[in-house]
Amino acid sequence: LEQRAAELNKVLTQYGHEYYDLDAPTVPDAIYDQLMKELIEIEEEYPDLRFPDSPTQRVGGQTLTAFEKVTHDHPMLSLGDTFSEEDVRAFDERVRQNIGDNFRYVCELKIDGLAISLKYVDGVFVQGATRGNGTIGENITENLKTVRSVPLRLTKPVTLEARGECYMPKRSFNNLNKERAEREENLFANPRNAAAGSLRQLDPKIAASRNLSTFMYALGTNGEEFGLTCHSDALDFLEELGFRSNHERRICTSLDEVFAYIEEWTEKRPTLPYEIDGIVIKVDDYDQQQELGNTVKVPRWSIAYKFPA
Ligand SMILES: COc1nc2nc(N)nc(N)c2nc1C
Repeated sequence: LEQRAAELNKVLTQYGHEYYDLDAPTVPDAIYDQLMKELIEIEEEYPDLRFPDSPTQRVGGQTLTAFEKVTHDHPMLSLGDTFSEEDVRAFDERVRQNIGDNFRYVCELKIDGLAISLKYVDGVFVQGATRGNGTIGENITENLKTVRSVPLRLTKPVTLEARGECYMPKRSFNNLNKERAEREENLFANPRNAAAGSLRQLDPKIAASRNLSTFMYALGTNGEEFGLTCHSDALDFLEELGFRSNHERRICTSLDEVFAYIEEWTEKRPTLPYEIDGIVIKVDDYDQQQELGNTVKVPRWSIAYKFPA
């Protein structure tokens, strides 16, 4: 039976990957559902056969009565906002006054979702949480287990915290609101609210049905324990471990390149399959981030440029 469970685990993970990640299923849904049902039954009867990375975790477990609170090891800061070119120039000026001219930025798309924290012990997903007030968030592990792009097990048995954004792709948002309109239910105003609403459901099966995704953009620490020296290396490291991180990021060594990036994505924004509400500009080197430091709420080494509403 243990062998059967391991075999089902393997084949369902493969089928799931083909269906959800490659959009190219090789077996009909009925077969997939029947095999999943068999594995759920085995795990129900023999709980010690339920491995942490079992594909059954993706369908959502029991409904919770409430979300527990979790205190973040390191505060989850938000971002200072800027709305104009001169605001960005002023930010750049402050950076130069502080650390001189020898630095580079990383520019990224500002994903319009919900900030999340994902914790792993020896490579296994153990806790997912919302930002909450930055210090205390809600434990939404069961819901985040149903989000396909959240790895249940990393490619390396490392212990770390990853931070990023959970979002609902535009297509899923439109389909969800179409279904709700047919059922004469109230519609979600935008994908961000839909993602937040989905993750706040106590029944994980609802989150499982909402086709949420993630882009991870930071480690909880400065990655020293992994020999990382800058933010862009951390993004590559996160991808090696199995996280999704956004590929549109760009190293910028001058403000002109930053403005060119902002210009480019102001134009291309409607073509993206997910919502962004701005661009995030970050000093790349960790030592320089440390030098610049943080205020109580926001980093001094990063700023968000928000698109005009
Ligand atoms: C350093 O803090 C942050 N970095 C970010 N990066 C991207 N790309 N998108 C975000 N939404 C974001 N949000 C925060 C708080």
